[in-house]
Amino acid sequence: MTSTIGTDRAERTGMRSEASSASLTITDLRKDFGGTAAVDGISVDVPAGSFLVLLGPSGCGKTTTLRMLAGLENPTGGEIRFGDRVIARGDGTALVAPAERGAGLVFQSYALWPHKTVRQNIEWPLTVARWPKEERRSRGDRVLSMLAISDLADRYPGEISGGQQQRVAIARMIAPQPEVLLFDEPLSNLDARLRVETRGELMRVHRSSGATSVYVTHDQVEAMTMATHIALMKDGRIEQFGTPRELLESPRTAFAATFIGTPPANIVECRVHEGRLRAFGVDCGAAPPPSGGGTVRAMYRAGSVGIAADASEPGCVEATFADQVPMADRWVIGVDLPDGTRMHVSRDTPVGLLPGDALGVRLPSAPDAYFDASGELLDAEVSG
Ligand SMILES: Nc1ncnc2c1ncn2[C@@H]1O[C@H](COP(=O)(O)OP(=O)(O)OP(=O)(O)O)[C@@H](O)[C@H]1O
Repeated sequence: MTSTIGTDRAERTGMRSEASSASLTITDLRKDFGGTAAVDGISVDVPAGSFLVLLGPSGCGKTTTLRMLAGLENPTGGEIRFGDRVIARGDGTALVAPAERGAGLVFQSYALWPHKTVRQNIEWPLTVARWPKEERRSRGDRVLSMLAISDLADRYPGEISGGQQQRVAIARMIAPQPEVLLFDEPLSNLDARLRVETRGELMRVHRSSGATSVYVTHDQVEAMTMATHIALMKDGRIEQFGTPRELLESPRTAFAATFIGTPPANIVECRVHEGRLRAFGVDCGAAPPPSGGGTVRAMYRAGSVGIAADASEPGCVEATFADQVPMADRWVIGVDLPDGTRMHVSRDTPVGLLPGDALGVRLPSAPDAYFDASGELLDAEVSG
């Protein structure tokens, strides 16, 4: 009886049983606000069950993209598909209402009903969808237990902590068994420890629900730890799309290289002179072809760069010590180059210097990668 009702409802609303989910295909999606493109033609295709992170700096179009998936904004161009269902088209030939999409959304503000208990909040979307009382109750029990908040069921939102409120918001989102879970910076109001804990919980929810998740954040650590796929965005476009590992190991642009990684890679602007790269009076290796002139951006990973106590050592760039941070069993040393660029150097031991002290930065005989003046990867072989 229950499963028949569930199946009927699933067919009507696009909701599903706990085990199924939909792939997500976004094709040339656009959103203009008053002639300005907030989202400027993005395309992404991920299989069912993926955890897609939309990552990028403030204003790059992440939230607008998520709002189009949720149905809170209509696209001005392109298409969105959940599985083989067209959810929205920019030309207006298809537009599925938000409640019919089979998508659940969690914002950074939890927006719980203050006058309803935790259980009533969680069961609310099921009441709206006219689930029978008994089914609502058993689904409520199930998600309360999934999020480990069963003992809070009879409390009001004002009687529980911020982290617990966030779990209630997540429980409420997954209660109607959406095929697609949409998260807009859901952890940004939590303190550092709770963020890590709730991150783990979110991953468990994602896996056990089997849904496809889309998660917006500007925090690359969050993206690297949670994503199966990352769409790194900048100025309304996708700068690079791939697995966390691909973005980390093979950045396609200088922006990607400096946005991803702990610490991220360093970029040094080099002049091309007689087939060689030079920066701050130091030779930085052979210039990649075509090496007629102009500038090349050389990428150095933090572990590729060394530090010399004597700033005047031949081949060293004179720099200024800024700070040092322990990271796992290494130290990340921050140094400022003569043009003010902050560089990160990773090494086994800390340095005995004070901020503002002089030191030398020893670059390897060749960079780890090159980018052209506009930041695009030069696929030339790196040589010293
Ligand atoms: N309703 C709106 N009307 C006009 N412009 C808007 C509207 N919503 C967003 N924008 C603009 O679109 C661009 C993208 O905004 P969006 O909120 O999608 O960025 P974001 O990457 O999510 O940023 P953040 O991380 O700060 O939330 C911004 O320049 C923003 O000012």
